[in-house]
Amino acid sequence: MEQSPRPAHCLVFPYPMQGHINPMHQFSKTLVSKGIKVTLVTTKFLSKSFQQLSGSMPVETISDGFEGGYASAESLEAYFSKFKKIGSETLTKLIEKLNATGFPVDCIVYDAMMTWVLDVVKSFGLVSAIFFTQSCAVDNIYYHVKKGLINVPVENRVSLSGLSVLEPLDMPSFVHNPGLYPGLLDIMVNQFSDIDKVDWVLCNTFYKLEEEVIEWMSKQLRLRAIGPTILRKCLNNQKTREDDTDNGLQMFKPNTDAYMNWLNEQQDHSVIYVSFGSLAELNAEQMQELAYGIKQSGKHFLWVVRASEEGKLPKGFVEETSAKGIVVQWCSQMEVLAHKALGCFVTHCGWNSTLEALCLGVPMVAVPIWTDQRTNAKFVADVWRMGVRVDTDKNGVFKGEIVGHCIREVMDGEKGKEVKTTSKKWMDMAREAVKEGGSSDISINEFVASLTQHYKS
Ligand SMILES: O=c1ccn([C@@H]2O[C@H](COP(=O)(O)OP(=O)(O)O[C@H]3O[C@H](CO)[C@@H](O)[C@H](O)[C@H]3O)[C@@H](O)[C@H]2O)c(=O)[nH]1
Repeated sequence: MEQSPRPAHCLVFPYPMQGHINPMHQFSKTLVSKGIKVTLVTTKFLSKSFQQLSGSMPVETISDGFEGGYASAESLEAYFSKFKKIGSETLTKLIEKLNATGFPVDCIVYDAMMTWVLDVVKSFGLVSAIFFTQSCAVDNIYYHVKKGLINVPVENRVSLSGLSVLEPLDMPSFVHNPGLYPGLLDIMVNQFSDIDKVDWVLCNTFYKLEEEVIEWMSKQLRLRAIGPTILRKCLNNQKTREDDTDNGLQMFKPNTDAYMNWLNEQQDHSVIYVSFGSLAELNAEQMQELAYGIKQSGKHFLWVVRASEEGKLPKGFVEETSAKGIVVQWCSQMEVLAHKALGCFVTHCGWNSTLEALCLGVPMVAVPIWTDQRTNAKFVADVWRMGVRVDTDKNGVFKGEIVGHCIREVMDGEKGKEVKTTSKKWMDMAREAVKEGGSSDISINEFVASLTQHYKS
């Protein structure tokens, strides 16, 4: 058969949220480096909040049916239901447009939270690849719920295939304490609807990190561990500043000069970096506890408090602590984690933050708030031994004093020594997985080869 001169064309469609866009954007860059044409898809509303749209690949928009995005929907259920309807229609139109303009689409890599995309993929006869932005362990737990193998709410210790024993507080919050967010539990569990009809199941993890659970899940599904999908340049110890344009789909603007100048003045491994990702909202009391813990640790700190959260900072905190640290609204996290001044990362354990710290060998103080963060924190502290975990209750409430204690433990204590050694070990293994010939690289190559075969046939 004669070979067509065009490369295979993949649409990559993350759920419109920073923590989902980042890993799928980085994965897209890897696909491009392997000869695939990628078009990123996002919602019209979200595209307006990106700091820049031009980057290494084209971005197209579809509609979720809401002028004001998620915030203008009356409920989560209403958002998802309209997104499904309008999203299906506008995604269909986008594919028709691309097909007519000489860039026919061959495959859609779509976020597992939007299972409805599969119907659109099937209607065009394209290759489908579902992308999980959370750990394989967490996916495994939702899979068990979907198959009726565990009942929600989980109130006792459980032992699941492919996983070690987990306490209820180690489970994703929706599984242990679904009360507040029953809609979210449905969404997470429904990631596995029609999973048997999907061509590829891609998971942002790597083989050695989650060996047993990946083995087990691979027996149920055509699952491939293709991660960690993070800014590659950082893995090669190269500076990331020039890569900022490539990391361009950022919803918030970092004031890079201010904190980089400050970091440059600090001693090696002396600074704690505190960030709870793009979504977590602490109440004023918890913000106060966290501020207390940071202050009480006595360490120099760089703390990210998003603009929407700033009002909850204790009065006078920034001024009182200005000799010790700085508070910024957003930063280029990979660049910060890669800085030699970094000593540890006080994190909510969002999966991207966890993987980013892991890839840069930065020990963690895990303060999980909700969703998958508890399971991640359990693994960070007890399985991978890359950090210590701050106790949080059923509702994610923690004590500042414990945060301070855990920071000192990682920065100064005996435990810190062990954690630093194991963090370095995991860093090396993550880099092995993504380099040429590594386990994730092989999986990605397999996926890429299947696309090329598809469009040729
Ligand atoms: O100042 C900052 C703070 C964060 N980030 C980036 O923002 C992303 C945050 O992602 P993550 O750590 O996963 O946290 P969330 O934004 O909270 O992500 C949501 O989505 C993740 C993937 O599904 C889940 O694991 C989390 O629990 C969920 O809250 C990371 O890539 C960070 O590098 C920055 O670039 N600058």
